[in-house]
Amino acid sequence: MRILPYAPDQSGLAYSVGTTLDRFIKLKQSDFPFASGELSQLLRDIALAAKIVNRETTRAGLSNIGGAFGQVNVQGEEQQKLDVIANIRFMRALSKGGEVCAIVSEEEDSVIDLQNSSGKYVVAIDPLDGSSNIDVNISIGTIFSIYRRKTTVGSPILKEDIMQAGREQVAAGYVLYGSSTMLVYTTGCGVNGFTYENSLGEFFLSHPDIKAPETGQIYSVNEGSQLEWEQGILDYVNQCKREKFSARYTGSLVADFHRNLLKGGIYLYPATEKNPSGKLRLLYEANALAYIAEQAGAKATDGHQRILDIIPTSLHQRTPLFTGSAKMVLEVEKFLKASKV
Ligand SMILES: O=P(O)(O)OC[C@H]1O[C@](O)(COP(=O)(O)O)[C@@H](O)[C@@H]1O
Ligand SMILES: [Mg+2]
Ligand SMILES: [Mg+2]
Repeated sequence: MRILPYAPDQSGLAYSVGTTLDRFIKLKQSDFPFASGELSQLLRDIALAAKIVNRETTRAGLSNIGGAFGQVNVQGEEQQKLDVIANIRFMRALSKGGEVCAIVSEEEDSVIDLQNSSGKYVVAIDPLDGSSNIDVNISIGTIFSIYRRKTTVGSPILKEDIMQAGREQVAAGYVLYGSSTMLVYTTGCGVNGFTYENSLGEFFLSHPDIKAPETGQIYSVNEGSQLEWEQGILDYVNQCKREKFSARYTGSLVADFHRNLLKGGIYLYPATEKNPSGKLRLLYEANALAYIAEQAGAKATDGHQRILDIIPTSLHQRTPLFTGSAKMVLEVEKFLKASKV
């Protein structure tokens, strides 16, 4: 019999690259002395649904799940088949798991009350982000926010359980279905990224303790709406050009956010005439990414205030979003302020 000495790697982390998501969740749970395992199980449920959606995305071109579904969602956007499939898959995993009492989804007009008398958590989810890229094989994603309900478990779901500010999140994350599939999340103790190993069907820790560079040379904005931007945004983007920054915009928020989180950069979706409050949705897009950004040392604002401090007033409300490297976000705020003087 050969004995292998237990040799944790030199990183000093209790877990090293290659640790499975399951094991990582278990290890991290010990960070929370009063943890009961429910949040851990909820994260596992989300990872399971992500694996199923990953399978669907990788074969979208081969099967008839590409293309439009033929219905319009509450946002007035044409739903893609994969929007609907991803929504069903996450709804099922979240309702079957038993930890969730209510769900807010981009693809559902109203709150889904799961009538689950023991569910502690509320989940807000964008089941498929970057829908316009589904049929053209560009990276797409899923975005999720998790809150603890405010009212007593078992009692009726009230507005205060749903309309919580982003700073109340207990966990948030995204899945990126790209050249590789990744799950990146935080529970308030840093940000970690896991890469999916198809043949083993497991997520493995690949990006421990992600820290965003303080600044960068990449800006991500849809320049097609430039004529509708306010002066401050125009001035900021022109400065990026003067400094010869690279323009990188995929049309998938998760993909642009992820690149900029790792490489340094900024994603901008300002208010425009077409979207006077911006395009991105506060509850299931901006809040989750803002929590991750801040946990990685980056920032997220609507141009004037921290996204995480915005008190929601409606389920599908939109917000301008500027998120990425801290110094770049502060710069945008400075330009917006200066343009108002
Ligand atoms: O086409 P536009 O106006 O640039 O908008 C692109 C943005 O809209 C989104 O597609 C909105 O998300 P959904 O695809 O989930 O609706 C973002 O992923 C992306 O950054
Ligand atoms: Mg989206
Ligand atoms: Mg979506």
